[in-house]
Amino acid sequence: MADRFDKLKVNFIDQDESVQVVADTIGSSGDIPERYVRPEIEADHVIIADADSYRLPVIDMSRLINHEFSKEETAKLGSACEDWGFFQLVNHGVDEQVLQQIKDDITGFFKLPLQEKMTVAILPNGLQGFGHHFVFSKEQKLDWVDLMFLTTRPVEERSLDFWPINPPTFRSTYCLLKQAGWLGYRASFFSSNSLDKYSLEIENVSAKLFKFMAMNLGVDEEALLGTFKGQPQSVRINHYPPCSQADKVLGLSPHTDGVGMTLLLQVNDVQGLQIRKDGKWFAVKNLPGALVVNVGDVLEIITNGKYKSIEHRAVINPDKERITIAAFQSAPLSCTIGPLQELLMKGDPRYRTVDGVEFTKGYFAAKLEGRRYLESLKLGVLGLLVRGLGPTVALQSPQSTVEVEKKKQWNAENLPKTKPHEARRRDESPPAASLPLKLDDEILLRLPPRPSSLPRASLVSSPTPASFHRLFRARHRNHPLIGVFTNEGRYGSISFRSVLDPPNLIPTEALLADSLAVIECPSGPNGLRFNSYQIVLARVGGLGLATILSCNLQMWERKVSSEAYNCRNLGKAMAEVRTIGSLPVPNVQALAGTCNGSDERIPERYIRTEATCEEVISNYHGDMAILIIDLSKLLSPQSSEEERLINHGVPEEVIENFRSSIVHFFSQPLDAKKEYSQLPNSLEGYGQTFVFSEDQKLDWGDMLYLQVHPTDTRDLRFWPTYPASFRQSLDAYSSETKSLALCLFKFMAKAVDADPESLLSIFEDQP
Ligand SMILES: O=C(O)CCC(=O)C(=O)O
Ligand SMILES: [Fe+2]
Repeated sequence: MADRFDKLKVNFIDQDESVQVVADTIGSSGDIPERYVRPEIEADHVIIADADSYRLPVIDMSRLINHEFSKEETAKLGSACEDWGFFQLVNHGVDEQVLQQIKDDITGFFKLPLQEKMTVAILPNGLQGFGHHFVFSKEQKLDWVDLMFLTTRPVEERSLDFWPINPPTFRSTYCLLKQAGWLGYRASFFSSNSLDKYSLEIENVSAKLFKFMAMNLGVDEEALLGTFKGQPQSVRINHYPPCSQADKVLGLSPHTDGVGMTLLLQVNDVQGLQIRKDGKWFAVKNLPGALVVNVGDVLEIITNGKYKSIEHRAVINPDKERITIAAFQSAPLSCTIGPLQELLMKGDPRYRTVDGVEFTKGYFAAKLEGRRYLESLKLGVLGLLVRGLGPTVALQSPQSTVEVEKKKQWNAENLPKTKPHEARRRDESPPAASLPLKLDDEILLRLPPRPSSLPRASLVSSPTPASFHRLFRARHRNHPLIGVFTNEGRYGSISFRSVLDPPNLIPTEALLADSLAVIECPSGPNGLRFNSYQIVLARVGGLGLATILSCNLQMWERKVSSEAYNCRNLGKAMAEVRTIGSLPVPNVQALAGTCNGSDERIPERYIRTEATCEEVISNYHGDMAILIIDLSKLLSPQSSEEERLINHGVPEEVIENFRSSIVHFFSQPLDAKKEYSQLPNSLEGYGQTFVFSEDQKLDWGDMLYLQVHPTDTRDLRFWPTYPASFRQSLDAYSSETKSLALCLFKFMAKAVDADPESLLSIFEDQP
């Protein structure tokens, strides 16, 4: 099943090297591989937590929940989140046995031979499992840590393939239950084990904290829990092997957590967490039995900056391994992340509002680089620097008129003169409300058409209008070739080989997932030629460009199937298609309710002047009748000139079941259907597909769009569970109609005198 991270397309490259193995190999020789050496840490001043002014606040859960002390402790909680963004939580109530079991299991897992740990290794471009995160290039400095990352809640989103089966108490299993009496061994029962139990305890603790935080903020008690609906949770289990030259390496680079709140359990009593306060690194002293809690980026945004998401990092001990479990309480990908309305009564929003998918993608793209992504979401003076394009320009939000004037002046002096209609287009379009920072197309156009432009371009990543693609082509003419695709990949898949040198060299794995959407023109048996700049555009432009490129994707898929590439990436390609998404539009059902048949109240976007002047013939007869084809006759050996199609062979019952499921689904109240709403940048779900621009005319219909084949590309989040028969009936209906379509393809090929299998080879395994 697709998990919540499928949509994120994080292009980590494989780092197969286990830090534990590196540590064992170098022993005390001190020959640390260059990639782990971090000269920057020597210069950092670290304060050790003895001075009173630097003692991390301690919050006592037993006081929070005790009427007598609750008010006082809640205020303390609030100050901790405002002043520090971190606190130690004592008396949190997590069961001692659960804590001990998870500690034992995790310690046991990291003691296993590497080979065994690798059975749950993170897959290429994946996130869950054992391995490393945030490795984007072969040159990048590496953290001294092996980690295991798992989605833990909601339970149905777990990918158990990545949950170690050793130690056996780690994951939930079915057990045989010996029953007394004549029944002997009875059916299995479900036993939840250490990680499951721990994750539930943490969910409970965080739910309580969110409530007290809401009280402290003066908003509805449920307001934060509402944003963190369903309390999605994942854990990153960090194993930091000792390093004889600990002061040369970093366990975890400085970062903020891109989540609501993190609860950190120190599995063994080795210190290593440091937080940045007042520009200095401050070492957090372990407090026995406490959980270290910190505010994440999402909570900072939701509280409009009142609570702080603070940079932190992990350092290494020279003699002892260190193990921690960070449990991340996140917001669902389907939610909107922005300052709480209730808080805005007291002031302007200080952050722009983004959806969960955009937020999480942006967080990963910013590569653990401190607060960079969070800062980019701030409204007001942002000072994004674009270098190498003439003078350094600090681009400001539209509110600042002085800066707008400065920008205009700079544009006038430095940018190519545009044609009047282009200038008009730009002037007319108001600044997007949710996008305070809109770089003019021209600036992006001036970037050299090289992959190394990417980092700069990604700084201003925002939906780019389709016209940009045209302008880009006009300016740069041919896209430079940056590499070829071959079928010699490590995983039996298509692999990319760069033909450029650094800094334009793009590592194979880093490119693969993105590139699926942008391949053009096959050439020769060995490879597909690949026009590079489209990748840059796809990354810069997002929605608009990905849309244009969808036809190329189809071309590629055809190529793949007809040349029988061993393509394990088809599923990924489909996931790519999903990112070619529609813009959100209101539900027509809701509009229909408010319009009451009165033309004036129908929004302009739905009014189609062309519809009224076209002639429509409603009575078919004679030549105009739609032909009826009888499949049973086509299939019979005597068949020949028949032109009727009935008796298609799809069982009545299958059709009826599906029909009735659909009727039931659509007859639900709008809110129930909205549970399955399309996510931004996605096609699937309840809503309208193929809406690519704000001014496009809209269809008067709500639809439910689902990917049904191949079955492993199904995203069940969008498959209704009401009526209960829905999923099963769609499954049955889709497999019947698929067989029917394949059968028709055969006859169609025959009808044009082609080999009957020729169309099948294109469509057989196709979506
Ligand atoms: O292990 C630690 O001390 C810090 C872990 C952490 O910050 C994280 O996993 O996000
Ligand atoms: Fe962290």
